Amino acid sequence: MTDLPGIVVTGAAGRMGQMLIKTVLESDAARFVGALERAGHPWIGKDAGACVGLGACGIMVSDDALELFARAQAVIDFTAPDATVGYAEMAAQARAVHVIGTTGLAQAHLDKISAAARHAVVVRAGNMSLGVNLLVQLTRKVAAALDADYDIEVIEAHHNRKVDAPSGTALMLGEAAAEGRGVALNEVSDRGRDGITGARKRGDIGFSAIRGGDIVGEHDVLFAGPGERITLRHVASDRSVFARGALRAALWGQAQAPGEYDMVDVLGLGD
Ligand SMILES: NC(=O)C1=CN([C@@H]2O[C@H](COP(=O)(O)OP(=O)(O)OC[C@H]3O[C@@H](n4cnc5c(N)ncnc54)[C@H](OP(=O)(O)O)[C@@H]3O)[C@@H](O)[C@H]2O)C=CC1
Ligand SMILES: O=C(O)C1=N[C@H](C(=O)O)C[C@H](O)C1
Repeated sequence: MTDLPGIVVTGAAGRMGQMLIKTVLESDAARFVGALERAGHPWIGKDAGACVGLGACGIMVSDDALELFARAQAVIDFTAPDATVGYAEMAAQARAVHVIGTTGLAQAHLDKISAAARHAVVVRAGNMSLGVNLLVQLTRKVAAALDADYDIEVIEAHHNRKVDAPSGTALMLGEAAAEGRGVALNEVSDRGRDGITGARKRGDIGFSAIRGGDIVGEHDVLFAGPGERITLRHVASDRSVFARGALRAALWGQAQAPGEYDMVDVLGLGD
């Protein structure tokens, strides 16, 4: 079965890295060929399967990204913005599909990822689950059907280790709502209310972030209108939904031309 696509997982010891290693090891559609961690990490040189609580798999955790990427058909990367930009360049050099789940990317990071995508396939989404990508489509439709009498608020909740806000998913949902309304999100986005804020501005799209405990990821899009409220909600109760989506993207990407794609492309959810 050596012709199955070989997958490297970055950020191997992270919450998502561990889930991804398990998902790839348990898949019969892909081969697990490498696990990457930072130089000096205690897992370097140890068996990746054993590290994530499965049996030994014969693949040792490595800190040599170039060597691993050269042997991969896809790199699945849920790490941090600066790391992801570096991996994008290396994955493009190796012509490996780069699946990016990392959130908190600034425009400068996105520009570098777009440059890499001229040479290789990049699939990037702030949320790789089927449910959230369906919710994005629904949000666009509901926002298009309602006028600005309906105030739009995106509310997200995550575990206490999350470092970025609003979440990547909240931004996807906000973008979809703005698209549905035919406005630019950066012109109507209202984040971080505190103090005497004044009344809510008609047409704004508000964001609120809750951080606590071990919440995997919860997102509500609230449409609050005169005399009624509509809430679209997604609750992730297990990180495997993100890992399964990412693996699906890595396999789908094998047949695509170089360029930037998202999970709507992978899942065929576009209109
Ligand atoms: N798109 C999606 O569906 C999802 C996206 N995410 C996103 O994935 C990312 C990771 O989340 P999570 O697994 O919870 O985070 P963790 O903090 O648990 O893991 C992050 C991993 O990345 C590594 N890392 C961080 N910075 C660097 C760097 N500069 N160079 C090399 N390695 C680095 C960390 O290594 P070290 O410990 O040594 O710092 C760690 O192994 C976040 O951006 C999160 O928002 C999460 C879930 C779903
Ligand atoms: O950091 C997380 O955990 C998650 N991050 C993604 C995001 O920023 O939306 C996806 C998911 O909600 C979990």
